[in-house]
Amino acid sequence: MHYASLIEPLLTITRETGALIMEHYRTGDYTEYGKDDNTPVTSVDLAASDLLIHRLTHLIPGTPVLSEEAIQPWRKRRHWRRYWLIDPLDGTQEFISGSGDFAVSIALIENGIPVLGMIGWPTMDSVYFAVQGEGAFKVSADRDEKTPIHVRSFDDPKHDPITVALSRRQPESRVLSRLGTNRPVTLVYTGSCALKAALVAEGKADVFLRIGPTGEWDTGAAQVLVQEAGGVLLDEHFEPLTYNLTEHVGNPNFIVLGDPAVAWRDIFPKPDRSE
Ligand SMILES: Nc1ncnc2c1ncn2[C@@H]1O[C@H](COP(=O)(O)O)[C@@H](OP(=O)(O)O)[C@H]1O
Ligand SMILES: [Mg+2]
Repeated sequence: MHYASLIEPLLTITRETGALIMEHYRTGDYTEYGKDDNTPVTSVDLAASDLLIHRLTHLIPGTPVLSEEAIQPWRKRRHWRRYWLIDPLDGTQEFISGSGDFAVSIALIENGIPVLGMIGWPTMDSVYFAVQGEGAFKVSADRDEKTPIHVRSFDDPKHDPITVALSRRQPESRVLSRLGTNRPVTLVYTGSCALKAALVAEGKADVFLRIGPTGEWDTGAAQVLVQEAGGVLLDEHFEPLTYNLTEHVGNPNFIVLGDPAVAWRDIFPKPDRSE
């Protein structure tokens, strides 16, 4: 399949979903519910999910969609070779709180590997995307220009300060206590896992360590984007994440790394397996 030909229609779909989300964000016209995992979901997550499933199903007929808000049973999913993996609204708590840090995240997975990723940031009117082997790009509000993005290259990989992206919703000590260096760090707080990964991809942050529960939809698009921008997204033991390999759709703790010249394994030493 020629993935690059999907980019233009996907940009339209991502913006359309972003516009739907923004309409409710501005008016506050939505309903909030609690999920089994004690995180919130809103009527907007569900509407965005329905819209994306409809559009993506038409984009590649016969290719199923796995949405955070519509998880299909394992007996069906286990046979999937190619599928869309989506988080219609990544950062629901940020949407509710009004911070503006929420994203539309769309990945195409082929044989367990994310091969295309698109992340829309509706409040910024910008979209990030990447196709495996074809680089990572950002389209800003002016819409026409696709600007290549790259992780930040350190002037001095051994000593330069490190910019760490952190969730607004987690105690910073959870990540900072893992630091195995006395180097100066700058902290950037952003909601949504996809957006924190995008910040690493465009060089506004150097690393993002996520400790705590997330789902495969939080990393699918981010993984291709970061990889194509020169970085990596791995589990906290520096091993690849898997997609649709088991019934469980949760991720292990993971880390997004920028400049490969930096000794990240010393800076964030692997935790004991028993931890
Ligand atoms: N208790 C929990 N269980 C599962 N996923 C959780 C979770 N708490 C946070 N997450 C994941 O972390 C994302 C938010 O990231 P951040 O904290 O960096 O803003 C959530 O995205 P959603 O808003 O799409 O559910 C969700 O996927
Ligand atoms: Mg979501």
